[in-house]
Amino acid sequence: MLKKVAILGSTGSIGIQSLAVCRAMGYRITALTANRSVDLLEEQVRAFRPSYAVLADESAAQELARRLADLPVKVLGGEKGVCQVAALPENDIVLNAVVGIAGLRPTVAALEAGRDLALANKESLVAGGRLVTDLARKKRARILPVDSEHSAIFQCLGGFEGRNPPHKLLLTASGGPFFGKTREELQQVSALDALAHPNWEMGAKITIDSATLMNKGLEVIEAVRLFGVPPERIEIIVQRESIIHSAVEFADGSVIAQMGVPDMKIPIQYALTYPKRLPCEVPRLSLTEIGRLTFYKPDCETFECLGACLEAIRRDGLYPALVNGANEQAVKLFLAGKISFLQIGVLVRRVLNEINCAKEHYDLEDVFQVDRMARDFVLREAAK
Ligand SMILES: NC(=O)C1=CN([C@@H]2O[C@H](COP(=O)(O)OP(=O)(O)OC[C@H]3O[C@@H](n4cnc5c(N)ncnc54)[C@H](OP(=O)(O)O)[C@@H]3O)[C@@H](O)[C@H]2O)C=CC1
Ligand SMILES: CC(=O)[C@@H](O)[C@H](O)COP(=O)(O)O
Ligand SMILES: [Mn+2]
Repeated sequence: MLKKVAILGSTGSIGIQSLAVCRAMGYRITALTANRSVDLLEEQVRAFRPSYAVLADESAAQELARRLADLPVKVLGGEKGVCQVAALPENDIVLNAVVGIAGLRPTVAALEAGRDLALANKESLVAGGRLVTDLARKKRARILPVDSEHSAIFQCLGGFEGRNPPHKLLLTASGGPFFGKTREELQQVSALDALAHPNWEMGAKITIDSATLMNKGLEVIEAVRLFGVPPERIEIIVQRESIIHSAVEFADGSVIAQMGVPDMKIPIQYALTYPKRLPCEVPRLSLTEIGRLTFYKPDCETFECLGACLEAIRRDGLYPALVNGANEQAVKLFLAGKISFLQIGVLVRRVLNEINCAKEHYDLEDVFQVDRMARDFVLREAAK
């Protein structure tokens, strides 16, 4: 079937690769969205001819509308516009590749409308927690993981049809550009150093998260939500080459791993074509060329963000939203040259130690309130 796909965050790293996959599959694009990348979104609209184009930034949306006046495309603005196109009844699937908690309302909008969701935006699942998974269940909408590790686990489990529950998840990590470094050595690292990921080309925010190991912490939380496995049965394994994308251990001790070249087109395509596997435009994996795969334990003490995320998911509830919000703000400050690399971890750890957000029953507005509290905390502390 030639699917109809909405791509949220189409101007980013995942968004651009998703469009390439959709073109190769011959899928129709219903809507494209971004924040304020007017030039690239205009180019994408002219190439893919969606019915809707949205910019979250209202004034950028006005500029886009002016530029696209010659085309039969509806141009919308604001977060409302993004949510509106996420919920279109004609969407067979919505691919959410927005970065950060800005993806949460669109995730909710797509699921509320009963649309299947190919989810790259891990922050919406981390911060929204059970609100997101419960909604998907209630609306019978499926969440198809795009994040490479979660796609790997999903594949090892046999997709939604898998018969055997996992005994344990083996979540792999590259270790990032600073693998093996001491805190002393990390004191002077720059944003440029942190942006040099050894294996993956990605947007700036997730690349910094990989360098701090926050990304792995977010991914543990994402795995708990997607696969219902408690955090103590998720082992993080540093797999330096990013060839094994993750693995599952079953009751009999058998371990099934998913491998491939580190190219996001594979998990993006699998989320869109599931349960089919179709040819994909990526280089083939040659294990003999790679020669050897290396494995290590992660260093949760040097990389404080990871320890903080594990603590947050053990506490559960709104704590994952708290560390996520603190991290988003801290990464912004680091990229702007306002705080050091190590301060990201210090602030994420401190927000957890100093803000109590224990609450058994919570709703979406509580999540956004905790997110704001975390950001304010980081801004206040960084300004001291
Ligand atoms: N890149 C990767 O390989 C992987 C990414 N992911 C996850 O996928 C998501 C996207 O990552 P990535 O593609 O790297 O990110 P990018 O920064 O490259 O792209 C982000 C996209 O989101 C849009 N956006 C930013 N802010 C807002 C906002 N406030 N409202 C609406 N749209 C917004 C951007 O628009 P604009 O261009 O206008 O700023 C852009 O289209 C993240 O959650 C990341 O963790 C997961 C696994 C791998
Ligand atoms: C491609 C992908 O899924 C990223 O999340 C990747 O895993 C980042 O690499 P790290 O393992 O270094 O966090
Ligand atoms: Mn990942």
